[in-house]
Amino acid sequence: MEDEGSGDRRRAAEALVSPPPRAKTVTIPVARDFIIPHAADQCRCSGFEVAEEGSPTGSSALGPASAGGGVPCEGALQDTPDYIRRSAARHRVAPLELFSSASPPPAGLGAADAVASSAKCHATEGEAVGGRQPQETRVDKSDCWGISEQQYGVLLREEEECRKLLDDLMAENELKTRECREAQESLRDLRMELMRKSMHVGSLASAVEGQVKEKSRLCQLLKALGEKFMVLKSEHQNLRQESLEYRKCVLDASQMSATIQRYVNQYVSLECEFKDLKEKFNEEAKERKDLYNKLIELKGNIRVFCRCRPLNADEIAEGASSAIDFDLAKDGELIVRGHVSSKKTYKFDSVFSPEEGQESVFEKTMPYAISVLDGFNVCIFAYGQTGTGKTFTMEGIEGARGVNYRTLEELFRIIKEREGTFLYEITVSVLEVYNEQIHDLLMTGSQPGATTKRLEVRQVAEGVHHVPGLVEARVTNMNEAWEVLQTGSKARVVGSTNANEHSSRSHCIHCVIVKGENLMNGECTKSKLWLIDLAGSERVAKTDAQGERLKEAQNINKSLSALGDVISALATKTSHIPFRNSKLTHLLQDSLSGDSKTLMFVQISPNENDVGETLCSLNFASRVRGIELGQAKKQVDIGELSRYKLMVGRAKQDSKNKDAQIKSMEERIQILEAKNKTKDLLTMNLQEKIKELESQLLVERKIARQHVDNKIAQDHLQKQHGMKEENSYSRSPMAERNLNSTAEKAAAPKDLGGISKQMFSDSNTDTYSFKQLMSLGDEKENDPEAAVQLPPTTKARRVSLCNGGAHQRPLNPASRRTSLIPLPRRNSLLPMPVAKPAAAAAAVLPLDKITENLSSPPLCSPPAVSNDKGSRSRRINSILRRSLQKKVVIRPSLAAQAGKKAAGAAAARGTDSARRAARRVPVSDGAGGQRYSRTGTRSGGGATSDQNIAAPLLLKKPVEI
Ligand SMILES: Nc1ncnc2c1ncn2[C@@H]1O[C@H](COP(=O)(O)OP(=O)(O)OP(=O)(O)O)[C@@H](O)[C@H]1O
Repeated sequence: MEDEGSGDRRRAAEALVSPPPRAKTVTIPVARDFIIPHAADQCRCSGFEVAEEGSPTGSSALGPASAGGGVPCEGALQDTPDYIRRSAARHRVAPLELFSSASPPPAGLGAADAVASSAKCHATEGEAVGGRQPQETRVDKSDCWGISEQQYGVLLREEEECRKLLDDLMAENELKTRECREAQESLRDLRMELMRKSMHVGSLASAVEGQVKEKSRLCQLLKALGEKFMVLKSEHQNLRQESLEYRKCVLDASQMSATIQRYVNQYVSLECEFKDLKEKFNEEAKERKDLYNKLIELKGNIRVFCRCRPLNADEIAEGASSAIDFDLAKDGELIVRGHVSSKKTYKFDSVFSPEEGQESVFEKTMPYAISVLDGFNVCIFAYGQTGTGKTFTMEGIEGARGVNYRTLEELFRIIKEREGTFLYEITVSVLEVYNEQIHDLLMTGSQPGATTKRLEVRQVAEGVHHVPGLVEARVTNMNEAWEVLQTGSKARVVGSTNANEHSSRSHCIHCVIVKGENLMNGECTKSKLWLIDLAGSERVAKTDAQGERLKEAQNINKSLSALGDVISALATKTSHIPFRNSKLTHLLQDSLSGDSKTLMFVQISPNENDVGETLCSLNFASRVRGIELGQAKKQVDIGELSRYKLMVGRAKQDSKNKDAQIKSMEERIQILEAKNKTKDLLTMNLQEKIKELESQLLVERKIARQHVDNKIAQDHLQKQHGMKEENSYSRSPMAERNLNSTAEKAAAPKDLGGISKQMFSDSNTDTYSFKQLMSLGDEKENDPEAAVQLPPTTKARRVSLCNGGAHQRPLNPASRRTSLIPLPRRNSLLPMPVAKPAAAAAAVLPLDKITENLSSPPLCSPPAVSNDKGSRSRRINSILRRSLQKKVVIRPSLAAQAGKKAAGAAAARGTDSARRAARRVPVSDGAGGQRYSRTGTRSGGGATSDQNIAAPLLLKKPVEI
């Protein structure tokens, strides 16, 4: 609609600017019923000029529509419903506009008013047309007059035509007016309707407006929701993304957890491994430490423990810091931060930080206590600058006892533990070295600082120094021991210095002597335990000591420097060690020169202001640690040792004497044994000889019998021919005997045994020794006459030997010499070529049978011998005697065998003495067998059965053999 309006206005403006090709004047009758303003507007807009000239028809001149190019107004008027529709449509489109711009004519306003307003309007338009007309005329006049005239004619025709047209139009106008009226009415209705509709539309519009508002609100809401949705969507998207990521993360996490689990497992296994390794390491470290300790022990080094005290309240108040670095230090190491950012590291056997208490210090000191009870000398001393805690370490304080107390406690604990296997005796001495003088602190009446009896160090034995006159208090339990130590400590000289309120002004020495006896093996030991709290070294200028304190400090420093000299000499292994330069070193000589286990506590201060003194102490301690004393020795108690030595000496002497006796006896035994051996040999020879002789005798007997038979035969023949040679034969007394008598056969050996027994066992009777017999035999053998010189008793016995005393016939040389058996020659002892069975048979023949046989002459004797009858009988007698003698000789050999048997039995028993006793059996004098053994055992009581058997067989005078 607006476009349409603006198009109309544009066309109207064009019509004004560009004049029509020719001027046209239209006269419209004035008389008109009414003018429809819209229609007029329409006409004007369409480029038609309406000229009201007051004509009744009210005709108006309208330009051709074609000329203006617009829609002819005429058509528009004719198409009223279309116009109304358009108008209605316009109103419908903008009903509110309609109401505002085209307000309905007020009620009561008639058609006349409408016409009037219309006329007014036309008048305005006329003026406008009139205004342009003179301008057009001026153009016509000046330019083309001729043309105007032609045009005028044309115009007149046109006027004519227009009049006609106007008439038509008037008629039509009337018609239209009617229609207009009708249309007005309908328009009114329509207006009413429109109004209603408008109202309805208004309500609808307000409703719509509400709806629109609602809609816009909803739209906004929707938009907001949309935005929210978008936000949520994006959030959702994000969350989804996140969830995906989380899922991925969860996956990763599970993977990671698996990895972690794996790592955890690995960690656990590694931890186990680590634990094992740690344990192994600890074991190795322990072993290494033990080995190191053993090495040190073997070397006999002085062990050094370093202890640092904590900063005291004053030092903390002054803001002093620690110069010792314990954090970086390894086990047994100590780092001192110097003044100039330099660090110095020291190594000791143990280092105790300020936090470590008395227990941990003693834990490492304890093995020394056990060493004392094992019989080793032990020396524990504390060294260091004044106020660094020497007394604290050694003595301690109430509630934190030091090494002294704990060591004694441990000693008594172990003593109790070893009760039954060891016996201990403990004595305690307390002394001090004050101003180079030794004082006994247990001396009655000794007060701190009071002058007591001066003591000196004396060497009592090689490597043993002692202080004679020192009180040694015997203690049996810890309470007593502690009481004694306390008594001594109380008597010690203590003074106040700038460095320490209770500074020790003397070297305090506790000496614990432990005498031990091993009840199992009787070993006795006497060991010493020195517990020494040295006085502290101090810089006199620093402590500002004066008077007595200065003197004390000088003496302390002097003795400590003497100790330093000794340490240096020991470290450099100098031949001369200046132990005697001070009382302290003199006292410590035993502990510092070997035979002892020595432990030194070097006490230091953590204060950075004391770093100079600390370094001095540490350097000193390092030198001490390097000293090798050699392995400590067990201290065997000398008193007991000498007693034992004496006993051993006596025992040795006794055993020497006994050995000498034994030796001499053994020599005698050896001699006797040698003699026995020779006798045995002789006996064997004789036995062999007897055998030979017996066999020879048998042969000779046979020969003799044969000879006798021959003789008998000869006698018989000679009887017949005259007994010429009857007296030439004399029968041997022995031949008279009945050789076949069995009773005699049996009695003969018995008698022989009885005789021999009687002969050798009867100590009161005068008997012949074997030698005599032998010599006799020999004599008789060599000198048959000697037999005559034998005493009658001997003869009688000899006879009894031959015939058992049954036939005692006086022996005379003649009868002997008339024996049929010839005496054997010397060489006849050699084995004879006789038949062995015969010889064997002869060997078993009894002695009486031999004599019997002797009566018969040998059957085939050698002619040289057999012819000499007297010598033959002598020979037989001699053989018989020797045979008897041999029998006798056999007895001692039997006794010797019995002795040997006893020796064998003794050897089997494995006892030397018994063997000796057994060996001595044959050599005893036979008088009851009294001297058989060295242990004094007599055969009568405790001798063995062999000895008992052998004893009666012994010769009374074996030595004479
Ligand atoms: N490890 C420690 N822990 C706690 N306090 C300590 C320790 N060491 C020493 N002290 C304290 O330091 C002070 C000095 O110690 P102590 O008297 O033992 O020194 P000292 O070396 O014996 O001195 P001096 O040589 O002058 O006799 C004491 O009060 C003691 O209690």
